[in-house]
Amino acid sequence: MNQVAARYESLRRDRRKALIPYLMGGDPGLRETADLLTVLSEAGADLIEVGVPFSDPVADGPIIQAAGQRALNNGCTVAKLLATLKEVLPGLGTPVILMAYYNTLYHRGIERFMAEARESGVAGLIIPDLPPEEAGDLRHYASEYEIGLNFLVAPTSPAERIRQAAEASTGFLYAVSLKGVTGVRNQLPAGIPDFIARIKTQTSKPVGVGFGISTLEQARSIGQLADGVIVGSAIVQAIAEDSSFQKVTAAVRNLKEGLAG
Ligand SMILES: O=P(O)(O)OC[C@@H](O)[C@@H](O)c1c[nH]c2ccccc12
Repeated sequence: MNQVAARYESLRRDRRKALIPYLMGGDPGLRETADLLTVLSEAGADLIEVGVPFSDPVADGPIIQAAGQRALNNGCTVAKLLATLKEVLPGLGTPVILMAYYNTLYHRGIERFMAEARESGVAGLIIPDLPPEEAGDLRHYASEYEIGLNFLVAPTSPAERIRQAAEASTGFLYAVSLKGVTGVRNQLPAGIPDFIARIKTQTSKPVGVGFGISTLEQARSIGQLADGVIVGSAIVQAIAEDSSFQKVTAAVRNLKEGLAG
């Protein structure tokens, strides 16, 4: 069983839900990324999602786009990010999932990317622009190098697509809460309970929900329905606003409280 599935399994036994903060790799710099992984882990993250900065991030809203731009401007590359992860992940104790657009993998070579990700201690991947039916090669190498894959489903996904994505996911299924880009939103979409119930009829694998979650109350409502909560923009914003990382620590603790028993 891969590290992501194992973490969900141990949370399930304790009747707890996964808190999964997202940070942009290399934002504002790689030194900070290394420190932040420890900060997030110690603040209570159950899993951490790390974004690979990319020039054309189609699913990212303004906050995460700006973070990616800062990372690229400060010289972050795939190779440098993987090297930083390789230094930190072995001692971290919190599994890390990389979020990369397909182009990043394609450009580097799928097999090479998988081999390097494994070398760096990465537990799983999220490739938001790769549908499961086009992921044959990727699934082959992910299995060879023991990297977990987590596919996305959206409220518009038909049952058959949900089933396919769940079947291909070896960690958890990422339920995108809404149609649109990442970003903080005041209210959760009204259709979420139905959407998650629909997913649960298709799979027994863990389901994590992301997009538009930033408050304790929002995390609590999602925690009552699904197995994990992914928080991106609110975390990236807290990092950008306070270089001593106290804001981001407080944000993680607060969300964690929303998920407490
Ligand atoms: O920022 P939000 O709305 O809290 O959503 C999580 C999200 O940021 C993170 O999972 C993510 C960042 N970039 C993505 C691209 C596609 C899918 C997911 C992501």
